[in-house]
Amino acid sequence: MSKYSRKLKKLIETAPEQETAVLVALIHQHETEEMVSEHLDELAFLTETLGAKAIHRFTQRMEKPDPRTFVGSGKLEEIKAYIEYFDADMVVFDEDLSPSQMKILENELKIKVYDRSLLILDIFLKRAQTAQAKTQVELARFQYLLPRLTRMWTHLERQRGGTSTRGGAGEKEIETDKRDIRQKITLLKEKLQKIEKQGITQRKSRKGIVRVAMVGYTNVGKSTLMKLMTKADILAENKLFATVDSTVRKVVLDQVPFLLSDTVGFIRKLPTHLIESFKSTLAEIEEADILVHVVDISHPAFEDQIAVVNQTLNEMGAGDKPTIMVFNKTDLAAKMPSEEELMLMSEIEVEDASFIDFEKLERSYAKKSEITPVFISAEKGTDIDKFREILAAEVKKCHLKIYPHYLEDEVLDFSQFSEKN
Ligand SMILES: Nc1nc2c(ncn2[C@@H]2O[C@H](COP(=O)(O)OP(=O)(O)OP(=O)(O)O)[C@@H](O)[C@H]2O)c(=O)[nH]1
Ligand SMILES: [Mg+2]
Repeated sequence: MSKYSRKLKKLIETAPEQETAVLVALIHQHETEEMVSEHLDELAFLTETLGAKAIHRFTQRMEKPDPRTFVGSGKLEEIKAYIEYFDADMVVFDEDLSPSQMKILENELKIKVYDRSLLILDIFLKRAQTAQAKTQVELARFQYLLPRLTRMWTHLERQRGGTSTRGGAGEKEIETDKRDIRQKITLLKEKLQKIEKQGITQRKSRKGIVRVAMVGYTNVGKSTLMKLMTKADILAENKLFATVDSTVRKVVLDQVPFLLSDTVGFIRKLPTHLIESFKSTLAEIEEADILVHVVDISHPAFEDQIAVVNQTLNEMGAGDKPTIMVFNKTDLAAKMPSEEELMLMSEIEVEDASFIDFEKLERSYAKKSEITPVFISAEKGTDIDKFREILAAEVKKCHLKIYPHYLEDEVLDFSQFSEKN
């Protein structure tokens, strides 16, 4: 065997195998199996974003989670047997677990136990780029982990930090780690305060220019649209939470300049700690004059996603800003065929396709807001001009409020505004 192939063999042998995960959800009284199955699709996607593969799903119809073990004892035995047989690496619960549930489940199942919040926090940790986002996530994660610190997590955290715990962590190590974490939380809070101060100054320097924020559920195409509008090099990926940091760029439409910001996507049950520590990132939304609410129209649950976004915006106090509804990914959605087209289709074809009535949707959203909704494909560039037109008109309206004499003054010096965050 040559030196090269020996090296290659070693590489293959030591390559880490993809971790496997088992997903668990309850079906509550008001929920249908389909609804929970959709939630589990999302949980599988989140698990995948973290780098693990979901290999099985367990559901149980139950009103309230068991206070000790989340699922019932019979179900727990079933999960345990599956994990042992298939040698799964982690188990992910679609709801949040109490500190004691987490401890009990970890003792019973003997693998990494994730709940929804911890999963999202770990994804954010992996994706954060800027010092601010990193500090925010780290703070939120430590705050969440502190009361939940178990043997397993102490062990994993120490691995992450490069200190090993030989033969597993004991109660003493857990106590030491808790003290360390408390100290880290204090330091992170101080660090964040400093960064936020700079942010406030930076945002103040942008006074006098219209600000537009892109909002929406995660993975709907906000960054793709941002890229299209600014030709900037922005990461857009088929992963949940590709964007965790907000990016701000200057755009000029119809000679009117404005700032456009791409923001972190929303999701059902976003951990409260995360919202709390992302406040300054979310300030881009709070301080915006106009919101662009991007929707993935090809997603089967797009209406639920709109509701989650609206609810989050309301909670932030940004629910009544002028909003342009942008229905994206029209290339993937099946448009309602005309009567003639319908006649030519077979019954099976009609039943199989889940058509979306764009016109009905347009009418219903036109009723809710004065701004006409738009249907685009950011990926294919379809109908982007329509979006540009509507956005330019809205920006102009706001711009005239700031500079009533703008048309007479003509050229303004906008070079002072920073283009990059
Ligand atoms: N087919 C199709 N795919 C699209 C369209 N717009 C975006 N995508 C894809 O959807 C995925 C998500 O796009 P992003 O732009 O990263 O979405 P995002 O809203 O910024 O997502 P987060 O930052 O994770 O919240 C990527 O794989 C894009 O290529 C579209 O109009 N049509
Ligand atoms: Mg993005």
